[in-house]
Amino acid sequence: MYRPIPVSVLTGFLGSGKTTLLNRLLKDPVLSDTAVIINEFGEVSIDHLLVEQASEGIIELSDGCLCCTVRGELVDTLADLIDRLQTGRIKALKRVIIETTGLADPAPVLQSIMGHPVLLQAFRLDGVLTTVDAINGMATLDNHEEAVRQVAMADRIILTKTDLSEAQAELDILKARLRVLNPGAEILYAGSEETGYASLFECGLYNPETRTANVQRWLKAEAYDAHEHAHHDHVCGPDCDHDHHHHAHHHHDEAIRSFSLRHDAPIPVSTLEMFIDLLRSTHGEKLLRVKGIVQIVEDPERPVIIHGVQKIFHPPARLPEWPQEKRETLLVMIVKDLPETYVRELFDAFLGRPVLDRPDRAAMMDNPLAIPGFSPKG
Ligand SMILES: Nc1nc2c(ncn2[C@@H]2O[C@H](COP(=O)(O)OP(=O)(O)OP(=O)(O)O)[C@@H](O)[C@H]2O)c(=O)[nH]1
Repeated sequence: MYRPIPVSVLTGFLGSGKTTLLNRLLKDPVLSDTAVIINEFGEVSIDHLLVEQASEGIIELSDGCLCCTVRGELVDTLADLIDRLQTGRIKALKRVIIETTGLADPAPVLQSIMGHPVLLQAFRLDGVLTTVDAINGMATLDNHEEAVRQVAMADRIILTKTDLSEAQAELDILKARLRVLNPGAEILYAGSEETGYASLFECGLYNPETRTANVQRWLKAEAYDAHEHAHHDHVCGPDCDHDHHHHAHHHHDEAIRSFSLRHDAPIPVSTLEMFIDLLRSTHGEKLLRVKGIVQIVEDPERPVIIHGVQKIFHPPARLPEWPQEKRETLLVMIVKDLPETYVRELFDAFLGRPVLDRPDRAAMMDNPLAIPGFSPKG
């Protein structure tokens, strides 16, 4: 059976160690038959692995990987890769890694795959890997919104240059800050033996070996729950005297919120669609990452998987059965400039769960003051 090729997106701020990590990873034979797409201006710096420069910007690495540098559209490059595979011009690929530029917003890269019907047949999104520099990470997050977004969208955060950082306390503060920005992403150390294939790849929903979905690992909902209680605590703690200027410089972080939504009864498909469509159409840009598993009324035995980045949502997929005993709808969201209460109240309203002092869905839909049959627009 044909299986979509997993795609990992490697992002991280300028100089944060993406290429160094990639170089190390590509030495692992497990990663042979990988195509690396460098979405980059300037030179490709994985030079010591290069053996041959093939045509049209595709470079063959010594260990059988392919590498190409994208200067145009990523979608075209991926489509070209499919074409080369199908026409036998390149051998079968096991994996694609896209390394973004340090200043890139990962959202459009994810959307190139999720929102493209043809690419979706050939590729599946595995995960977003974000490198964070242990020495400069704090200042980078203070000063660059792109870096904050890269962390907020990650499935795995890889701390680099920890070998240069002597102060464990500083590292702990950085980790705490990353945890607040993204409670679900595992934090790993670039230099560690454990930060290899097994910890960085296959972080998507499906386990290709067992052909099962690991929803728990993918959603990490309990991390969001624990985090909700601690959300407003300043990550440095009350006695912190570090010289990174405290609250004033965490303003990029302040805009980011992460939380989970739960519901223990099946939801009609139309309600789910309306909720997602409304969020998407009114606040799409603010949805950095939305993942979820939903029990629907029409087919409660087969949960629906939701995965969205901003306005683009992956076409909803059905799992053949519930991966866990508890059949519960669970959505996790990382949003920017969107109040959590707004999303919660909207969800409650769509589900018909009345909230104190708020209009429930019935009140929104059947306004007692409305004149039947009368529409203000005529
Ligand atoms: N000591 C140490 N140096 C590192 C580590 N990771 C990266 N570096 C160094 O940091 C510099 C930048 O690393 P790169 O891997 O080029 O970073 P990058 O994110 O690919 O950089 P851009 O492509 O410019 O965004 C290089 O000089 C690396 O040798 C690390 O874990 N430890």
